[in-house]
Amino acid sequence: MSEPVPTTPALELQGLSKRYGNFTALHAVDLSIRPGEIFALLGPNGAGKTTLIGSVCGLVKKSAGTMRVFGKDLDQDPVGPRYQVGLVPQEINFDPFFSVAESLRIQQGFYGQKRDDARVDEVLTALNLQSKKDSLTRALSGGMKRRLLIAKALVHRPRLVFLDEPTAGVDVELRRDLWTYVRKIASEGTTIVLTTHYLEEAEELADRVGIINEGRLLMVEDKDTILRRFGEKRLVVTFSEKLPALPPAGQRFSASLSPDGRTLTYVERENCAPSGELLRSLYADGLPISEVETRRPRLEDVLIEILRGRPMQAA
Ligand SMILES: Nc1ncnc2c1ncn2[C@@H]1O[C@H](COP(=O)(O)OP(=O)(O)OP(=O)(O)O)[C@@H](O)[C@H]1O
Repeated sequence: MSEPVPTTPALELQGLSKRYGNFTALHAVDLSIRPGEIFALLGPNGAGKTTLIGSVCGLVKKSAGTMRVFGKDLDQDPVGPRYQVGLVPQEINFDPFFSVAESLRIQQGFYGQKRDDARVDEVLTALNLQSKKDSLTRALSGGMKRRLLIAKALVHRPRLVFLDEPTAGVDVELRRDLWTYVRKIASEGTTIVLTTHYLEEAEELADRVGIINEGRLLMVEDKDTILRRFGEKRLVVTFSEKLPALPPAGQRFSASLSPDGRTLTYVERENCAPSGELLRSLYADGLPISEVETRRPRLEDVLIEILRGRPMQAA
């Protein structure tokens, strides 16, 4: 069989650094984003996410390093490759005196494209804004403005899209619409880089996750791998009567009993016995079980652990 042909990364950063005066916001970041993937860049406030995105989009002047978009070095051609990029910024940035459709057509022109009303309609429909097509942008509600920001970032059919907290402060419906649309365009080959403080959003969408803190990229990993290796699955068993002590099965599995004797908790880490085995033993011992709850690993817990400095377990 022939070797797979190496694909050009959608985005490749090498040693990307940014200093604001004496403060270093990005410390020599190396990152490669695969074409067609949904990549979530996660980290606390001030970690450097917007600075990284701004550097690629030409809004922030990097201090050092190289950036390539689909193989093209942005130092050699700062304009051409950026036509392939779309950005949904955190802040609303459109002219309030244009209508929704006009502001999308202006965006097409800005990216050197011919007027394409069919594309404008397609994006407006996908983001549920069709009924506001002729409204002035200043007459939109906050959530609609956010929908328009997303439409603006996508109307020129970018191959690489940055979504910088796209659903901050928006309702559940838009969040769901956006997730559906993001999945659709990713399945058609668009590369997505997402930052979000809603870790549920990253959990839902991302193929891979990068964790950044204080300007340093701490980890890049497949989402499923990170959840499996880092996350904890928990079994919580509630008893209808108080237990005087941790039952023998609980002891064998190193579970813990709450001080009131009514709740047993088992943390199932990788390579530990499955929680189902413990549950079977508890039933077999005839314990008065009234409720059983399992909690799957969450990205939120993983992020907290990594930011606290817990090393990742070996595969
Ligand atoms: N123009 C600027 N001048 C000075 N410092 C800046 C400037 N822009 C950003 N910073 C600093 O750089 C650091 C990274 O900021 P950045 O906005 O990239 O973080 P972020 O990860 O996007 O945070 P958030 O999740 O809050 O949006 C912060 O400490 C911020 O105060």
